[in-house]
Amino acid sequence: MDRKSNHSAPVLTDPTLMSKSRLGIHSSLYSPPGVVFSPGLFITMQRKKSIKLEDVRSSWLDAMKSSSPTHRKIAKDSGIELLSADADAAYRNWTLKYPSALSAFEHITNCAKGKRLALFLDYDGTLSPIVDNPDCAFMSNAMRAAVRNVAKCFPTAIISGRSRDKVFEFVGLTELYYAGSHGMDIMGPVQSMSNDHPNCIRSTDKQGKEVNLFQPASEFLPMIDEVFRSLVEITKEIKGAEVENNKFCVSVHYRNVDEQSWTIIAQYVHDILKDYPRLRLTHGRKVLEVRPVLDWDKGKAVEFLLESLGLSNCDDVLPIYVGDDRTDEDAFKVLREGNHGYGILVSSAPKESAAFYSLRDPSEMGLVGSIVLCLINIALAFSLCLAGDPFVNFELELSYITASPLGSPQQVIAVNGKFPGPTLKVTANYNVLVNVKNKLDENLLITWPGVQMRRASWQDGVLGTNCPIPPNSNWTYQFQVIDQIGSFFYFPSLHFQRAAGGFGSFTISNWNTVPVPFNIPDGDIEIMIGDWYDTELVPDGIGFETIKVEPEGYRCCHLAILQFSRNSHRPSPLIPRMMFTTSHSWLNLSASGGARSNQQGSFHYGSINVTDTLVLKSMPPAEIDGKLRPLTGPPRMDKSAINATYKHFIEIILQNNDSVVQSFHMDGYSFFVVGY
Ligand SMILES: O=P(O)(O)OC[C@H]1O[C@H](O[C@H]2O[C@H](CO)[C@@H](O)[C@H](O)[C@H]2O)[C@H](O)[C@@H](O)[C@@H]1O
Repeated sequence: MDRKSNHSAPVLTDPTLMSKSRLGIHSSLYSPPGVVFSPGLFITMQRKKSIKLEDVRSSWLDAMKSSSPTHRKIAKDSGIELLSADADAAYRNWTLKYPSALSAFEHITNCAKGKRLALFLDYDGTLSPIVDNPDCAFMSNAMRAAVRNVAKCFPTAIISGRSRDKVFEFVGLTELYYAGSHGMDIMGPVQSMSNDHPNCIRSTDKQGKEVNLFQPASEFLPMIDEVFRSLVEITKEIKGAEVENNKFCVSVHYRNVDEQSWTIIAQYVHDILKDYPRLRLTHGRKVLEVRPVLDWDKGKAVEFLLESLGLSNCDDVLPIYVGDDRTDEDAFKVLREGNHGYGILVSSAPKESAAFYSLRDPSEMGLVGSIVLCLINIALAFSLCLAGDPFVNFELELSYITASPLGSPQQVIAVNGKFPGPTLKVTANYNVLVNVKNKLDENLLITWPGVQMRRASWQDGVLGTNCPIPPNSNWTYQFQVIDQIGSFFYFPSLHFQRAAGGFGSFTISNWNTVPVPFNIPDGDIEIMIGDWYDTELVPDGIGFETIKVEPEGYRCCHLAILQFSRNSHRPSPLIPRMMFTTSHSWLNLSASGGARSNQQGSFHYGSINVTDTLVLKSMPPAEIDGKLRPLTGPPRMDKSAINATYKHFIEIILQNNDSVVQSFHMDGYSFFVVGY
């Protein structure tokens, strides 16, 4: 491969020196830096000023430094990036311009209605967290499952700077399309259009399926190999430097190089590139990327794939691109300028972007991170688009704050910094996604009493069906509130957390189109009534509010003490008390499995025919096989399933024979209390 040594600044090469005959590819693909393309792909030169070598080097160094923001602290041991308070405020401000794709999800879902989605994903920093060793950038199983699920719903492609083979090795999903080397190596579906495309050949994938292979830079292979070897050689003495061969481009990593040596790296890469005017340099996350001077990038790859999939120029197609890097901006631009689809920028720090939405770095939220959640949303949104039931997304963060429910300050559990927590308002049949972040110092589960967890009873947020959410982790509950109009609430089900807060209202309204048998109320006022515990009496002189419960009406305030009108006494000392007695019985109706507005059905209490009486006894735990196990009677072999007949009434007696307070939980579906 010929090398030119008469150019001091390879990034400013005159494209007229290059010709199709020398590289064997269509001249419209050449795009030397400093050169802009008209919409018709004709090259127009910007020859405004001559740029000095020093300027080029120093701009490289600036770019290298800016790819490693200094305002973030890295918790070395955990690998988690912590945002300082200022940076956090700046980030929140930035999300006004680039809203979180999770909070804007309803909007995205509405735009997706009636459209066909096409999803494009970057790999490093998007599907896998950024790690020191590029060979260890593995994606989590949760991420893989999420990607597999979206790929089942609609065409999904990964477009990466890595070699296509390497990305496939990491991802291992045959359901996807892969584009490596920043889109210069695309394995896509066989389409008549692609057959006609220059640099496109028919091939077979690893499963023997016929595919189209598009490699517009194939002529550069020997040159890239040569440069790769030179770069390996020249950087071998620099501790931490790593050169990665990405087939049609080369990455020079300086993440593990002492910052003092970054200038040397820049100098070495510069020295090599000056002999290769047909190669250019772009910047990634602590990586210098050497690639052919072609007008081909991730944006072009998106357009190519849409075309190959028969999805280009269609009003009913909504492409979504998720990426974190500067090279992903080309794809964001294509979507923005084409005025269709959305770019979602993954970033923990504010930066200018052509994306519409943002998502926080996957490394911040651990294994099941924001990207996984976003992909789950997208997959569900697709079923939603088919089924017509909207999605609604909530973020709940539970943490401790100091509040004075009874006048004196004490630690309470807040939800999103508020006590009581925010009201979750949804409409019947909505698919509800609630991402719960546990910022407490103990395990957490959130339960939704009274809400039927249709086909999702294990999401009920109680021990036994749900694993607890460990501190500093999150879990996303997903359930559909089918035909359940009413006022509900959520609370933490573990230990005595519910006595310290962490609760809020959950209201399910009817669809506007579905009539309710009463006048439309002027508004909703949520009143949560419960016991509260304080070690002291309510001291004299503290300002507590009283709600008079009288037929004529009530008044409401944020936090209040309830006092019945015929009771003139001051509120008594409040002690912890569960809504539970040691023997508690009720009649239980299994209502229709289908959706009905009056799920209890109608019945006459006196004529209820109780078919079964069950006594559930809790006993002190007994030692079985060396372990303490909770019991519901003397240790014996028994079956744990309760048999009940559809639409029958059963009586359940709950008995607590333990020395500690217990609560019983009837999980799930169509159980209705009809008396107690
Ligand atoms: O387009 P992408 O899929 O985002 O690939 C861009 C580059 O990603 C990789 O480097 C980045 O991730 C590494 C592993 O986390 C990290 O160590 C490095 O600092 C990042 O720049 C990949 O190794 C490069 O070849 C890609 O060009």
